[in-house]
Amino acid sequence: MRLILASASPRRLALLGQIGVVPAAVDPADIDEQPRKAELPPHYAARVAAEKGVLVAARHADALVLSGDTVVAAGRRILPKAESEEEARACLQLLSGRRHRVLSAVTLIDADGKARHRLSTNIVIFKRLDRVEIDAYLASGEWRGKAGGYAIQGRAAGFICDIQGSHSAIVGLPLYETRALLRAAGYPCD
Ligand SMILES: Cc1cn([C@H]2C[C@H](O)[C@@H](COP(=O)(O)OP(=O)(O)OP(=O)(O)O)O2)c(=O)[nH]c1=O
Repeated sequence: MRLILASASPRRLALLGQIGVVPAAVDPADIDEQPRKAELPPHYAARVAAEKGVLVAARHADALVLSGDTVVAAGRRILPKAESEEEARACLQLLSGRRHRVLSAVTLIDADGKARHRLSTNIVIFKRLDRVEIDAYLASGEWRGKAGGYAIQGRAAGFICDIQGSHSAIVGLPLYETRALLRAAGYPCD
């Protein structure tokens, strides 16, 4: 059974490899990731993961297509994927000294077009960050393209006092849920 990873994220490919799953091909979905008006974070993450999957599944008959979306949420607010230092600074100031949620959605579409979905909800708690810490983190560049302006797999781990949930989900692909979906679709994981 051919597995297609519908993602441009090298982290998702590496995470899949961590559980011994190597897709036959990687085919990213380029979709509009703009949240809808008043859309709640869990709905947004699930919708975007599903839309990526549907778009890519249309290009691959007879394959399994796996897609995901990771969203950082402060209350009802969806934080952007930081593309500028100002955006990343605003995210870090908002997350400083607080707990927030990381929602990681995964969709698997099988060869018959049947879609299966899972959503992993995680809590991350940041220490209070001072200006020196934020400036140093911004200088590292690790925030670029990351939801919420940080990456737990890098230096930001030194700011995170606690997580409740799944580390792989926070990095970008909930591996427990992903493996369960693959098995449910008959993909060999062992
Ligand atoms: C919170 C957090 C996010 N991220 C990343 C994972 C995702 O790449 C990114 C969220 O953006 P996504 O839209 O989920 O993924 P992507 O644009 O990188 O790839 P694609 O849409 O093609 O699948 O933030 C980390 O790497 N570490 C973290 O701790």
